[in-house]
Amino acid sequence: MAEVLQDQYRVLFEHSADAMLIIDEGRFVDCNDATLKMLGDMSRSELFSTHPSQLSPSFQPDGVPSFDKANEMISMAIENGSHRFEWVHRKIDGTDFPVEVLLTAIPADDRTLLHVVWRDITQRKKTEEELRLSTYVMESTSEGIVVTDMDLKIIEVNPAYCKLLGYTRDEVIGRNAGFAKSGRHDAEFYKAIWHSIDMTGQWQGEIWDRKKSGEVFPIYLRLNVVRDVTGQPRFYTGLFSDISHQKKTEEQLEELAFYDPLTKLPNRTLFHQRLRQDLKNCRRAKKKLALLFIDLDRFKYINDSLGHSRGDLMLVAVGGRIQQAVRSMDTVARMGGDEFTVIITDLTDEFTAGEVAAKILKEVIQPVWIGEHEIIPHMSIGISLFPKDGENVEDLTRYADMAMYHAKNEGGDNFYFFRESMNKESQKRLVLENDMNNGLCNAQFVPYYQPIVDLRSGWIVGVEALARWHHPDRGLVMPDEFIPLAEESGLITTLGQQILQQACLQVKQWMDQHSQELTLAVNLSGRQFNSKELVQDIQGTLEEAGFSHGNLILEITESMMMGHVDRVRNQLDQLHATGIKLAIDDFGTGYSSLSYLQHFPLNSLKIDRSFVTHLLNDRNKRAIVKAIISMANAMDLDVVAEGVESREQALYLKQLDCKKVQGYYFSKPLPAIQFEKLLTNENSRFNFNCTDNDFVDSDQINSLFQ
Ligand SMILES: Nc1nc2c(ncn2[C@@H]2O[C@H](COP(=O)(O)O[C@H]3[C@@H](O)[C@H](n4cnc5c(=O)[nH]c(N)nc54)O[C@@H]3COP(=O)(O)O)[C@@H](O)[C@H]2O)c(=O)[nH]1
Repeated sequence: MAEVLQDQYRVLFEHSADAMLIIDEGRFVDCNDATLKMLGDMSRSELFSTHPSQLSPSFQPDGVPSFDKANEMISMAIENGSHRFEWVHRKIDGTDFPVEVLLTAIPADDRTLLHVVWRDITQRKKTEEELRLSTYVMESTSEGIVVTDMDLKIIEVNPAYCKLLGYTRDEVIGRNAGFAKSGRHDAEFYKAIWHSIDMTGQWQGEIWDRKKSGEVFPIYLRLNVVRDVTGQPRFYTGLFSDISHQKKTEEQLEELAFYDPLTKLPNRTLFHQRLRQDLKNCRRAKKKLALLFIDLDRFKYINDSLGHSRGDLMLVAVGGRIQQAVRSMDTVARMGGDEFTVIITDLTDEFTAGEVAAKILKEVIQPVWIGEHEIIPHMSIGISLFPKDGENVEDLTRYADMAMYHAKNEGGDNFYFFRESMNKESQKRLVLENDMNNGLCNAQFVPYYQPIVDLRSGWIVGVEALARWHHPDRGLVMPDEFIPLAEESGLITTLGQQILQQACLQVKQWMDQHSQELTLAVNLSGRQFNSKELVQDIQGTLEEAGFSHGNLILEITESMMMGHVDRVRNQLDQLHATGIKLAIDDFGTGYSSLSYLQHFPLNSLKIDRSFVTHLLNDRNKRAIVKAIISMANAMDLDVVAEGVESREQALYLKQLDCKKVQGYYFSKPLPAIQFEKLLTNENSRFNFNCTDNDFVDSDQINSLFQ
């Protein structure tokens, strides 16, 4: 019986999946096949001649030498009967592997045998490591993780999930995963998610959830089905990333790309997109649409006189008012500068577009406080209609712009619908510009000369050169027709230069031939005045013509003096330093005061024609002229009154101590040949040696208009 049992134990020993060995007095004396296999197919004899400590690396993972630790383990087994512990062994090929060791002490005669069982725990260790790693990832990741069963009951969450939603782990375990829905998505949205999960086992996308605090926030969610080894779905996992920050950045980028940073209105890009889309919709629904092109009148003046930051405030106020005047579904955009557009969709008839434009005008043309200034904005509106005027973005915008120009030319503060004739007007402008270019290349622009007369002596003491265009087909073209376009197109610089060159040569010749001192006044345009090359160009021209700097008077308008005071002063200082004289033209029509102008190196001012025209019949105008002359005299500024058309006006101006005059009474602007005759004719000395009777009595004047 004992033999049978012994055989059975032998069989168990031999066939055990775990390695089994017997150690007798520190040496292996028996082992099963599993042991040899575990050690890398070692032979029995090899094993028996090896000390147990030699089957291990020199040190165990806790840093203790394997030999010392093995003895310690054995002592503990002998002491306690058995001892279980983990060990690292080494195969004959040198690779280490972890085992769980069970040492059992078997007393035999005078000594103790040790029964050793090694269980390879490589896989267990790996699993433990993986588990430890995934727990670490789950605990430390900043992405929220939720695991649910197949009924969507939450069975695990990580700390990031709790932090994200503001709940504790206990508050969410066991709840349905949909408990944090924001209410922002409809049933269709969730249906699409579940359809994707059913079909592909996953879904990912942006979704809005609700925190415990009630705050709704955007997340990027990745949902996955987790299957068991048989392929059966067992869990759902959800990975949550808070994308609030990213959303904000996206919004900011969108804002930058599509919105005007100043007025917060859609910009040109978004306007084009919206108009394109609105046209598509209108085409499909067979509806009408109106496009309003709005431009502020005289905005440049506000910008220049009050500064850009105040100009900006004005644009913001105007943008807000336009928006208030239209429906929320209509697009109000800022195209840049002082230009705005409005798209009116769902238009029933043209009349409505006119009504909207009138409403905008009414809303906008109201006083607005810009800092300490109360200003009334002015604007012109052009309207184009779809499908009547055009079918695409480009045509409609161009036509509304043309209509706006028309409104502006008609005095502003009004609106005009586009008409085909405007298109023709604009083509005419293009032809004119082209013609002007040719004219400049072919010396068709010449100065005409108008005398400036000294009221005390009656002599011509100066001359103003005024541009005229000898057009080969149209004959004589006046400046009002070409100067604005020359300004707009930039041709004014060449034109101004040509007029100055010709006038300098001509006036110098007159002075030389007739030994007569004359000043030459020429107009400077805003564009010329702002040119960096101005001083250099003018000096070059004067030197070429041998014209004395002191005899040249550059006429600039008040509006050119506004704005960047430092830049203006610098330009004027440079001109002044060369000896050139500077005059303010059309004085009284702008908003500057003499006290403002005294900060600049000016020599004279020309009282605008509008004051002189009404000098004798308008008490207010008269008072203004009087004040200008006496203040200018006090400031040692030369005064020229322009637009004198009658002897009475001239006499009255003389009485007011105005020294110089210019006007049709003396002569209209003349071509050089005719002016020369005027200059050399003895009879052309104007006699203002008035008798007492000639003087105009203020009572007399008052009676003229009573
Ligand atoms: N930048 C440049 N601007 C120029 C140049 N040449 C002219 N201009 C500008 O065009 C404006 C109109 O000029 P014009 O038609 O020549 O008119 C001048 C005179 O003819 C007119 N005037 C003079 N006296 C009288 C008068 O008694 N009655 C009356 N009805 N008109 C009169 O006034 C104009 C002179 O204006 P000003 O320059 O303000 O002295 C002209 O105003 C310029 O702005 C050029 O070369 N460059």
